[in-house]
Amino acid sequence: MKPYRQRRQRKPLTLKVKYFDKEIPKLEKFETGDWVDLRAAETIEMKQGDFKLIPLGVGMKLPKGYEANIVPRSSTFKNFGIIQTNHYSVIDQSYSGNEDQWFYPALAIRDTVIQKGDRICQFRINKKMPKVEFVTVEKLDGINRGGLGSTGTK
Ligand SMILES: O=c1ccn([C@H]2C[C@H](O)[C@@H](COP(=O)(O)OP(=O)(O)OP(=O)(O)O)O2)c(=O)[nH]1
Repeated sequence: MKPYRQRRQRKPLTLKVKYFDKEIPKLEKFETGDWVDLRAAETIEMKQGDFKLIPLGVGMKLPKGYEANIVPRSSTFKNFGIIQTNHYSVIDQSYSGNEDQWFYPALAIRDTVIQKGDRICQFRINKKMPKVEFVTVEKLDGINRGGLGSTGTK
């Protein structure tokens, strides 16, 4: 019998990646669970208050039943002065056409320059929400919580 560690190893999920730019480094072949950094595929100059969809140079066919989610790196605001305007990106499984490049929606809080190849955000895949059914009811039978902040701050 195989040692325990080997028995537990599962076949990795396959993510098909199209690179829209030849100069951007390719993703590592295998990732073992950490969020994966993504890079700006263009040099972007922004003035304070500018909004820009920054191309990330990749498009992917995700495994069936999965979506991808993008958030900033912790250092992104410190390094570049940009905020992700949708806060948490949802990349649908259907976003997999040949021109469906991922982008990062950014608002500049100060004048800034992001160089092509800079790692500005990170992504992971997540299981899609299961199929749900909405049923209209007259009453909810939980206990009222008493409004936002009702548990105090300490
Ligand atoms: O930060 C993001 C958010 C979305 N997308 C892509 C993938 C996603 O599947 C598609 C549509 O995103 P979403 O459904 O959030 O946009 P929408 O404003 O609801 O537009 P749509 O009518 O295209 O659904 O855009 C990105 O590349 N980056």
